[in-house]
Amino acid sequence: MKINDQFFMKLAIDEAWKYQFLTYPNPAVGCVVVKGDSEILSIEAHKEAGMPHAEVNALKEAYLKYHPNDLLKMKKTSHEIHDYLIKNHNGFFNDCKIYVTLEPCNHEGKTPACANLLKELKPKKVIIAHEDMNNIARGGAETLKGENIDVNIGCMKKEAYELLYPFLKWNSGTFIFYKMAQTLNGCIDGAISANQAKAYVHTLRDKIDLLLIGGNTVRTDKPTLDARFIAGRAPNVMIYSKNKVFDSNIPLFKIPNRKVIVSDDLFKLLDYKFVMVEGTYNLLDTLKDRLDYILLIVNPKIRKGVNALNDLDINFEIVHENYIGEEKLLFLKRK
Ligand SMILES: NC(=O)C1=CN([C@@H]2O[C@H](COP(=O)(O)OP(=O)(O)OC[C@H]3O[C@@H](n4cnc5c(N)ncnc54)[C@H](OP(=O)(O)O)[C@@H]3O)[C@@H](O)[C@H]2O)C=CC1
Ligand SMILES: Nc1c(N[C@@H]2O[C@H](COP(=O)(O)O)[C@@H](O)[C@H]2O)[nH]c(=O)[nH]c1=O
Repeated sequence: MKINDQFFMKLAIDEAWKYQFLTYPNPAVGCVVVKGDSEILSIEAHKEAGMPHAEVNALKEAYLKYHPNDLLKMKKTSHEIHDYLIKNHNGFFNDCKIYVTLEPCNHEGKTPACANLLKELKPKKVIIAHEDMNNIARGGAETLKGENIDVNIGCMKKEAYELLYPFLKWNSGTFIFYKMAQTLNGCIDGAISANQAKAYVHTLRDKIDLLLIGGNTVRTDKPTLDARFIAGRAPNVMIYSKNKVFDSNIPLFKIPNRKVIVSDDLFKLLDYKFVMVEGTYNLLDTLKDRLDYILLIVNPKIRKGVNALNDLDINFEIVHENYIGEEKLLFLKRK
């Protein structure tokens, strides 16, 4: 493997994917700081909307590597970290290369502009995978070039586009992803995921605008569909069904402050920006032309159980793969 720009950018992209969907409504972004030619000082990501951007987290961790101190360590907000680094950097970043998956933001939003911080710290080079297409935030590269900082755009652009894709859809309409858990041999019935994967699914439930589930699943599984593993917010639910009546004792109907709609109109999904479907092969057959991504959570066990019985024939591209605990996460897109 060559230690080149692509190598460092891949680290930034992989780090960002760990927080994919969790940054909603913000994009998932990763950043790596390299001192000299190849000393990796930090690999960081944006973790949640309102929290520091990837660049800020990465610059903070990079600085701490050489200057460990509790004062900076304890600073959690972007404003505090910006102020500290601008006052104390003393040229530390001048021989550093900054790899960032998205063009540094150029505007003051919930957090101050990353381009401004980088402008002050004057790194040797900023390598950007994908330009920012958001009219409010774009222009960071020009700001840096204006300060004679070397800027390169387009390293691993296709991979960075896949990372950015949910954000682009949130901004232009609806992003729909399909979550399905299975065993290694494809069983989808009963308990499948371990607690860590369940907690991850609950973290996703906490973020989305709407959870779609099939009518048969509601009758069979009698699910709760909340975010109890992380003490999070239970999402609003749409049950896709031709029936109007469900047993009101099913736990999902008992959750306070949640809306449940029962509908056979899939156009309703377009009223929401961020939709997760929890389903398997029946519902997949119905929705296959409307999905942006599929998130497959594979538990490493083989057992007897229910498998795909439908007449489905779909080819996928693996956009990203990752682990949650022992389980494999596959982010898939239809070819
Ligand atoms: N491992 C996992 O991650 C998951 C496992 N499961 C399991 O998988 C099994 C199969 O689930 P899944 O494949 O998601 O789908 P479902 O078995 O829930 O079936 C899809 C449902 O969609 C509704 N539907 C179908 N066509 C229409 C239509 N034209 N108009 C309105 N409603 C329609 C029907 O509801 P109705 O009959 O009410 O009209 C139907 O029952 C479940 O029994 C569950 O146990 C489910 C989710 C996740
Ligand atoms: N069994 C299973 C899943 N099943 C999904 O979760 C629903 C149950 O949710 P709740 O009642 O809130 O626990 C169930 O109806 C189905 O949609 N999902 C997973 O990630 N992993 C699993 O092992």
